[in-house]
Amino acid sequence: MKIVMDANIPAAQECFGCFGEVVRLPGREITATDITDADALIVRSVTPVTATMVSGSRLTFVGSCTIGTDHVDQMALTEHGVTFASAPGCNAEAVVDYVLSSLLSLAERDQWQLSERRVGIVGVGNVGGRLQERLRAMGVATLACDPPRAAAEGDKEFVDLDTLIEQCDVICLHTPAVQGGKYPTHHLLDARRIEELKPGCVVLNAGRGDCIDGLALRVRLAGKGDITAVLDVWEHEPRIDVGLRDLAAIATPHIAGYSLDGKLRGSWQVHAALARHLDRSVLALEELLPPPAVAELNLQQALAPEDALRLCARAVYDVRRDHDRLHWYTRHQGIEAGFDHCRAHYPLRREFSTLTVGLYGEASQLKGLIQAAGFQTVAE
Ligand SMILES: NC(=O)C1=CN([C@@H]2O[C@H](COP(=O)(O)OP(=O)(O)OC[C@H]3O[C@@H](n4cnc5c(N)ncnc54)[C@H](O)[C@@H]3O)[C@@H](O)[C@H]2O)C=CC1
Ligand SMILES: O=C(O)C(=O)[C@H](O)COP(=O)(O)O
Repeated sequence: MKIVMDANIPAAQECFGCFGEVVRLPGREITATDITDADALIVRSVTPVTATMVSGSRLTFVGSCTIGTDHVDQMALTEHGVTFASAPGCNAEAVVDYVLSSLLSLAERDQWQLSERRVGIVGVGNVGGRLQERLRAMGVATLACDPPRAAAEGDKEFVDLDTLIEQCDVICLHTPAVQGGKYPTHHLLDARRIEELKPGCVVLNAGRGDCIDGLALRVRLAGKGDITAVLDVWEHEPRIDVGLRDLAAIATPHIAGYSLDGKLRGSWQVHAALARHLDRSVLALEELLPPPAVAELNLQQALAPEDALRLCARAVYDVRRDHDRLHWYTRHQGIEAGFDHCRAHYPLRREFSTLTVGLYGEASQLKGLIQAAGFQTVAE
């Protein structure tokens, strides 16, 4: 069989070479012509899979090694009898690491404590749900907004978006791109809501770019300048708004989920789905994951709890490097090429859970907090 794939999918040969011939192409450039004689198409979020593409092909399987599926016309796939699989939750832990790394960095820069802030989470699925779990375990107050879940499960655990905006100091968006329907997410934070954000508020978007009205956000940041933005996703990627890039305290090129662990899990989940589709055996995920370069960190002295957290977080992942890379590459290579360069040549990054923190002496009292943030611990 012939399998056409996005060249940015790791472990392509290990996960898909066992099924047939693998042809790797730049994701943004895959067209209908490239797949006319393909049996399977494996993409990431940058390849729109449309009815036109599918109708002229002999595809029987389409996979997306991502959580988001807004780039795939699933109705068209069903109509043409094509099996579809995505990778739900594959990089959810990486996105939570991104959020914690960002908030801990801003707290240090602006001299506040995460434990004293209330964090509002919009979209409480795989990503938002795990973020809420980790924050709660760390003792951070949270509020959750998820109207589809509230409708299905009752609204006891949820508030509406306007209440969340009124009551939270940090607002994290983890919503999918949904156009129309009962719960659309296009410009969920529109000009009115952006105007209503409390002074001092941090707004973080690691869902999809068009969940925020970027122009209205730029106006608030450039005008009153009394809020802080962390943006991983953007309207019109890779042609992002340079003004917004410069005003965001942390600006990154849609890499919140780019841990090696998350990407390999994505490849593996789609490998497993294709294996089932072809009635073949499934590889063990453990065979794909290498041991981490930094596996251990020992703490002995008494440290302020959030200083200890920052130390552990930065031993694994420091979001400020991604911010610097985006600025450097978009300045030197142009916006679109620079944005995509950072993504295609992303440094190897592991998840918090790959670090074992040894806690000795006075540091042993930090065990609960360090564990809650997602690290492994050993203590005296
Ligand atoms: N920046 C990045 O690198 C990444 C971004 N993502 C994005 O994050 C999104 C969320 O990921 P998961 O949590 O895994 O998806 P999920 O499908 O598990 O959860 C999404 C949640 O959003 C809720 N939701 C839908 N419409 C809503 C609305 N109008 N208001 C509030 N909540 C709403 C749903 O009910 C659901 O609980 C993905 O769809 C993807 O677009 C995912 C992974 C990496
Ligand atoms: O999983 C998702 O959904 C994401 O947003 C991806 O992590 C983004 O990665 P690409 O598919 O854009 O490489």
